Parts: sequence; structure tokens; C-alpha cells
Amino acid sequence: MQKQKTVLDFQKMKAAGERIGVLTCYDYPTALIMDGCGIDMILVGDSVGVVVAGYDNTLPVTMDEMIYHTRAVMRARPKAFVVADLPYLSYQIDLASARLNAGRLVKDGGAAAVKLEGGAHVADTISAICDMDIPVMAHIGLTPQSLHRMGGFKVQGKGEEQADRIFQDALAVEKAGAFSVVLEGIPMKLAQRISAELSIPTIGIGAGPHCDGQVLVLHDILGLCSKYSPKFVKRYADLGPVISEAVASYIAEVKAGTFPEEKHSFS
Ligand SMILES: Nc1nc(=O)c2c([nH]1)NC[C@@H]1CN(c3ccc(C(=O)N[C@@H](CCC(=O)O)C(=O)O)cc3)CN21
Ligand SMILES: CC(C)C(=O)C(=O)O
Ligand SMILES: [Mg+2]
Repeated sequence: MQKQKTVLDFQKMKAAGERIGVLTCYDYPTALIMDGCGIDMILVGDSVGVVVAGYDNTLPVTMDEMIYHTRAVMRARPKAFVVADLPYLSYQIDLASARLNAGRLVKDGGAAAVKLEGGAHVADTISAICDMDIPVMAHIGLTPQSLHRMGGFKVQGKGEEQADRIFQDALAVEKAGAFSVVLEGIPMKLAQRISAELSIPTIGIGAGPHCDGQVLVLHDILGLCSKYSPKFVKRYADLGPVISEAVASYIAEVKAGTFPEEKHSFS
């Protein structure tokens, strides 16, 4: 029987050099499967907008949608630690609305923690949410909600000056009270330097092998999203053809009259 994962486990894992495995998840049946595999942490990511709703980016995702998906995941009663993303416009306006929306993800969604994007410039927001006893995961480097400022989903921190700014962001979010930080789309040497410097665990995506843990988007590793295929994704399964074959067989059997059979029918 697995034990419930808490913030304390991730501190211990970093100290012990034990890597942290994280995946995104947006629904009940998938949460049951993943939790059965012993995943450490589940992220209800705003990437749901891309991989489930079909948007080109995460900007349209709403608080209500994040709560809906978080609740679905929580119905699996996962032993994994569940973090929910604060979507665009839910924490940028002022500290009061950031606190309210973080509270909604915990109170209405059932998440144990929230994640928000940004470094030094959101340090006050991170502190304000931590002050209400909600663990905060930070997210720096390639922050998808900053798509239009970055001019696309581009690796961040390539130049020395830019790398130093991201290093300072990492220090700032730790100081603000974040329990962990996602490092997305940065050179692996920079991620290594940050992971060595911080006492909180770093969770990498496109940040190389030296982070304290890794996260990927579930649909990417299952081959269920072809919209983006960043080079940091590894496809562990190709479920597209599996689904396609099942659907095609069903259609063919309906057309042929071979489904349903007597055993599928009531007398
Ligand atoms: N399905 C999916 N997976 C993701 O990882 C993801 C999303 N959606 N949506 C939100 C953001 C967007 N992400 C992306 C999307 C594309 C690249 C990409 O094409 N990167 C290029 C490098 C581009 C450059 O630096 O010039 C690459 O080759 O990896 C990276 C991150 C990560 N996030
Ligand atoms: C990929 C992770 C870090 C994320 O923010 C998301 O899935 O929304
Ligand atoms: Mg996200």
C-alpha cells in the first residue's frame, strides 16, 4: 500500500538524491492508472487546453476548467501529491485575486498545491499564497503563458545575461517560499547550476538530466498530441493507431451488422 505523498517527501527525496517523477493528468480514469504506477506527483496542467481542448496555447484556459479537471483527478483519491496550475489571468491582476484563485483550486478543486508561472516579478504573489498555507510550485524559464512576450515557445536563458536572470528568478522563488520549481526549456548546464544551488527540488521539462525530478505532458508521452513535438518529449507509447483501430473495427461491425450480438442485447 502506497503512502500519501506530501511536501515533506519531496524535500527528503532531494536530500537522498532520489529523482521525482511527475506527469500531467486531467481526468479520473487516467489518475487511477497513473497512481497505480506509483507516480510521485500529478500536475493538473493548464496544458489541458492544448492537449484536451485543442487550443493552440494555454492562454484561454479558465479557473472553472482547472477546477473541473482537478476535481476529476481528485476523485481517484491519488496517493500522489496533486498540484494544479493557476491559469492565465487568475493571479496576474492583484494579490487578492491570486489568493482567492489559489484557494479555489484547493477548496473547490481539492488540489494540495498550486503552480504559477514567473520568477522574481511574481515573488510577492508566491509569498501571498504561501501565507495562506497553500504550497506553491514555481515555474521559470520557458513559461508558456508568456508565449507572446517570448515570441514563441523558445528555449530561454541561452545568453549569459539571460541565464543569470533565470538563476536570479530561481533564487527569488525559493526565497518567496515555493516548495519546488519547474525549470522549463533552459540549457541543461543552467538547470544543473540551479538544481545544485537551491534547497527546494527542481522539476525539469526540457531542462536536461540534472534536475531533481522530471515532468512531461501525458498526451505527449502517449503519442496523443501531435500539435507540438518539442525535442524534449520522449514518446513511450503510440496510442493514436490503437484508438484508431478500435474505432474503425467498431464502425465496420456496426455497418456489417455483426455488432451488437445476442450477448450484448436484452430479451
Ligand atoms: N502538448 C504540449 N506539450 C508541451 O510540452 C506544452 C504544450 N503542449 N503546450 C504548452 C507548452 C508549449 N510547449 C512547447 C512547445 C513547443 C516547443 C518547441 O517547439 N521547442 C523547440 C525549441 C524552439 C527554440 O528554442 O527555438 C524544440 O525544438 O524543442 C517547446 C515547448 C511546452 N508546453
Ligand atoms: C508541462 C507543465 C510544466 C505545465 O505547466 C503544464 O502541463 O501545463
Ligand atoms: Mg502549465
